[in-house]
Amino acid sequence: MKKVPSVLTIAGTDPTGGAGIHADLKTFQECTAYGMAVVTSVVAQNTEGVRNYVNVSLEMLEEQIEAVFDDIYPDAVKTGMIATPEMIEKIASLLEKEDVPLVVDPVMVATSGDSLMEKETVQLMKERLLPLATIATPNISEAEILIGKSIRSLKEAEEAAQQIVEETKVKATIVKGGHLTEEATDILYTDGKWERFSAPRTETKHTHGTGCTFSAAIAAKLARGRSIEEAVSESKTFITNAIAETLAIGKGNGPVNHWASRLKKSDIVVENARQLEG
Ligand SMILES: Nc1ncnc2c1ncn2[C@@H]1O[C@H](COP(=O)(O)OP(=O)(O)O)[C@@H](O)[C@H]1O
Ligand SMILES: Cc1ncc(COP(=O)(O)O)c(N)n1
Repeated sequence: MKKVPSVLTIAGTDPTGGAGIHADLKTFQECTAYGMAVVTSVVAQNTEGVRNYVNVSLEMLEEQIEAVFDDIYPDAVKTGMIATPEMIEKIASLLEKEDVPLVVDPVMVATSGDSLMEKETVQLMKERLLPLATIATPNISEAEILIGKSIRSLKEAEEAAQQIVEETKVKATIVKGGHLTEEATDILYTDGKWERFSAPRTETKHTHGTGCTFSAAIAAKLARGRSIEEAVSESKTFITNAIAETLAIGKGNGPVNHWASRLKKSDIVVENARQLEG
């Protein structure tokens, strides 16, 4: 019998369903992978912002992760919101015993600007979690915090991606270009070379959960056996469609449309603008 690819997210919640484990599970489903979820923090948030959160205990975090691995061994794992250094240490100590592709989305601040991580967590993420990971997916402000420098151009974003790989030993890093250019351009660095992934930018305020969705798609694609470059390229198309085909719901920054790729199969061609040899 053919094995079903399964993928696990270890992340926080969003009761309005646009970000966190909810966005991840919707994305896994759309990418035809069996989705599983371990909750790190229960977050009271909506499209307007984060109101409060509580972290699950370290014991409960461990028991959830063990319950998954003892039963359905995932083909890929992604991490999202991890609020404290102790939670990073617990997750790293469990995942370092496993052999599984790992996507680390270094969630620090929500789209609304609210912080989802204690300051001291960053250092431990660099020291303990990123060395175990296949790919890190910081946006510009997360990359700036990881390297301790500001990023004002695509060239600097390239340098940042390389620095994160070299400093932390993560296999690959994609720095999401944010608003550096007219197009939505992301920079991947792996195996000593850069690759740019560009797609048309949609003018919209409805970008709640874009980072969660993009990293979840990469994890699902890795679970399905894609290479890092293939996973990123296909996920870029997925997120571009999900943002373009807006749902326009919620009073604030609304969620993306996770089923958009079903409607728009290959309407949008993601252009690999160029490849730089390192
Ligand atoms: N308005 C937009 N239109 C098209 N693509 C976008 C838009 N905003 C973000 N993206 C893309 O969505 C993905 C996830 O981005 P996100 O994590 O929100 O980072 P950023 O802070 O760079 O927007 C990236 O591939 C990014 O380039
Ligand atoms: C639980 C949780 N995790 C992550 C985000 C960030 O969301 P975004 O993808 O918009 O950066 C969020 N708002 N809530």
